[in-house]
Amino acid sequence: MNTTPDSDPVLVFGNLTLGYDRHPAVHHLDCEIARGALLAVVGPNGAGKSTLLKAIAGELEPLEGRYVLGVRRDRIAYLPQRGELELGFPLSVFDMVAMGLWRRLGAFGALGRDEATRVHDVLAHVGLSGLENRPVGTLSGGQLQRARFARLMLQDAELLLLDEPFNAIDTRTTEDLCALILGWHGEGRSIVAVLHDMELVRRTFPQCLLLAREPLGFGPTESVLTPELLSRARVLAESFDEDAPVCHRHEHGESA
Ligand SMILES: Nc1ncnc2c1ncn2[C@@H]1O[C@H](COP(=O)(O)OP(=O)(O)OP(=O)(O)O)[C@@H](O)[C@H]1O
Repeated sequence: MNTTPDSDPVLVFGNLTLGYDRHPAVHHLDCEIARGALLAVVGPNGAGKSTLLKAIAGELEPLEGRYVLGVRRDRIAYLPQRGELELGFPLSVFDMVAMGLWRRLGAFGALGRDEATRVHDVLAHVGLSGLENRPVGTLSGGQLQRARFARLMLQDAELLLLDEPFNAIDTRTTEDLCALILGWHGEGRSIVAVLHDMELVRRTFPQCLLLAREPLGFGPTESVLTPELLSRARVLAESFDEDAPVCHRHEHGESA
């Protein structure tokens, strides 16, 4: 595995084990993600990909090991898998997207004319002009994801964590949102995205982490998405043990 140390990493994982009720979902993750990386996290269902993003976002404490952030926590933006949360709230598209300014304005900060203009600008950028007053719950899946990306634009984060951002999204929207991600990457932001579409990963993401509870490959995408490693991930996925205890092998100096 390529673990060449980076002088200024955005994230460092040190023998990181994550899980629920002491049962690991990710274990023995040891690598460094360079600042400005455009990294895809791939692996079979149940491999621990969402769990990893959740932990980096601060929603899950490690069971063992650690991770170190190279950015302030409030400079991280986390886009969980498309949830029902937004759909359940009686929010307009404008208000939902304006929540991206929360860090700047504070919880009760008033939205001035400049901020309102910025909200309109990002809505135009994602192709949602004219839908400002629509209740979020009436948007199509693709429109909702565009709105969530518009909100991300306002968050102005240094590290973006995107969990299956193109899940159940049409090709046109996927292409548009992919272009936004590439733009963020071009601005020097670091991107970590969970993805299932291997062709899209090959085309767009220069770096990849292949997870199957344990890391199977990390580095340039072409060296990670090999038939051998993907097949190994599938085999491991067939024997995922939901009741496995935390394994202390690295701490005791044993080899993996
Ligand atoms: N809140 C939770 N409580 C208990 N177990 C959980 C919880 N969330 C996830 N898990 C378990 O952790 C393991 C890893 O799940 P995770 O969602 O991280 O996998 P994933 O790689 O993102 O899968 P998928 O591709 O299917 O979304 C699974 O066995 C899952 O059932």
